[in-house]
Amino acid sequence: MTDSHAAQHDFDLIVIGGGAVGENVADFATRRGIRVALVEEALVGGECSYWACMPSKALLRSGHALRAARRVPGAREAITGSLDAAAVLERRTAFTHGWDDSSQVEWVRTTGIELIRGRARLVGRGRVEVDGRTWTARAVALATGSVPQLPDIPGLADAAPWGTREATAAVDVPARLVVIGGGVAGVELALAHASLGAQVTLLARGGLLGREEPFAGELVASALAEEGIDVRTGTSPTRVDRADDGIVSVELEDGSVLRAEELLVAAGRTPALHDLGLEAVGVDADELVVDDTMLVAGTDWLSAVGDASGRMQLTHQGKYQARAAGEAIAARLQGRPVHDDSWGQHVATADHAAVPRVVFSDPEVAAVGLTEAEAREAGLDVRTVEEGLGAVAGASLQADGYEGRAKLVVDEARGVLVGATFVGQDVAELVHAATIAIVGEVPIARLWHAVPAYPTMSEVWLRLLEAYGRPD
Ligand SMILES: Cc1cc2nc3c(=O)[nH]c(=O)nc-3n(C[C@H](O)[C@H](O)[C@H](O)COP(=O)(O)OP(=O)(O)OC[C@H]3O[C@@H](n4cnc5c(N)ncnc54)[C@H](O)[C@@H]3O)c2cc1C
Ligand SMILES: NC(=O)c1ccc[n+]([C@@H]2O[C@H](COP(=O)([O-])OP(=O)(O)OC[C@H]3O[C@@H](n4cnc5c(N)ncnc54)[C@H](O)[C@@H]3O)[C@@H](O)[C@H]2O)c1
Repeated sequence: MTDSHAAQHDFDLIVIGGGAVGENVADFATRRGIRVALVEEALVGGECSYWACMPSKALLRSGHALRAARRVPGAREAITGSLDAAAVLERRTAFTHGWDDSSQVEWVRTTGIELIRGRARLVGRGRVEVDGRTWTARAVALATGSVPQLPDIPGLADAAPWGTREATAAVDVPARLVVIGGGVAGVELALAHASLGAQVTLLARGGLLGREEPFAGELVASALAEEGIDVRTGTSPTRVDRADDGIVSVELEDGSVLRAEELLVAAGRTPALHDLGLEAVGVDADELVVDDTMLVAGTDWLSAVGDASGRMQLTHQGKYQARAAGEAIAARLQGRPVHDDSWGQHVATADHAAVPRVVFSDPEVAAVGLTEAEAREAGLDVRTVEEGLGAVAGASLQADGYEGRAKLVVDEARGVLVGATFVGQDVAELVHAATIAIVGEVPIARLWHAVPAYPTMSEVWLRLLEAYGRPD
């Protein structure tokens, strides 16, 4: 990146997209003393703050608390009513600050990052046009997020379906809701709306949560069914219509028809890379790939981070990439060495080995690294161990009749953990221990010395290690 000098440009770095990931690229680059502009066309804070992570978790939390109380005698008897949907929606709205980004804008201002409002487009190397004005920079980072996919189902596009934005920002709970998609968003939002009183049907063309260990989707499916959700796996809609009275009809492969006030599509997302002018800089939006410093292949000035990078679509992982990319961009611009060795300062190595994922359903699913199937597909010689969580003292105290399961995937050649999955109430906090074990490549023999406190749910680690056996 030696083409030009800082003074000839408006900025050193322009970050396109002011979601959680763009904010972090800008922040970490600014901390190194380079001049950064952040371009945002909508709300600073992006999808996660206003239409995804935060509102969906706020919608789910009250139902989790109520069910947890019902599972504990003494607390159960103190429950005098049902969930107050209006209060839950109000709490959700508080978490989105009423879809007002002034506090995030204030944060940008205090960091010294220049905020440019408007839609950005690349018009050449280091040239970014926003609403008719062209800004220049020595480097550009794309943090434009992702856009929802609409399955090609006859009638669907004309039936005004909800996307995840409408489901997380809902002002009323529909009486009946059909959800298309058995992935993370479909499962979480089906449960959220069912807890709030909707009669929900969840349609999944495979099983639920197909990217996780099979027992995760199975345990979640039976819990959702117990919660009154009509879970239909192995099915896809064949036609959708919305009648004049507003009711949506969803025809299934077997000819049956579901009717509902709303239909939510949660069928995956793709990187938001189109209409960005990538062709002007010789990059094919459909073929964009990044290296581990998040630099776009074939360029030395353009990075892509977060959902836009085409890697995983998770806020925490995008922010991790952003910390590395922000620092790497600054190092390049300042002529300092870029540490792009595995696990180095400027790379997102964990993307390949240790991505933590939590599905905030009830039971929760918390996993990191490879599933057994992924590990075998990668050619690893793995051994797995599985244990029920209900027999662990900490879990049995957490809830009467606690049901849950945990699994470790061990790479036998290296004697280290490569994957872990926990399913059960309140397991989300268990996964970070596994993340540390994977990233630190902690030998199984050493894990025997990591003593979980009694009586916590972490004692499941002990059960799993005992099942695996103590290496000689
Ligand atoms: C329902 C739902 C729930 C989720 N829950 C979780 C969760 O609990 N935990 C988790 O880790 N992840 C969750 N995710 C995923 C998470 O929301 C995304 O991974 C995260 O938002 C990606 O951040 P980002 O900054 O890359 O993109 P975004 O948050 O989408 O931000 C991109 C920003 O770029 C702006 N932009 C785009 N193009 C332009 C342009 N040309 N010019 C100017 N601005 C532009 C957009 O307006 C947007 O503000 C969830 C997703 C969904 C759909
Ligand atoms: N707790 C979290 O971290 C969280 C929560 C929600 C979303 N997210 C992220 O947001 C992204 C998007 O979530 P998502 O659930 O939409 O994506 P996903 O890829 O997890 O699931 C999409 C689901 O839709 C199904 N599908 C696709 N086309 C279909 C069709 N025609 N008919 C029926 N089913 C169809 C797929 O089989 C899959 O099960 C995910 O990558 C996820 O990482 C994360």
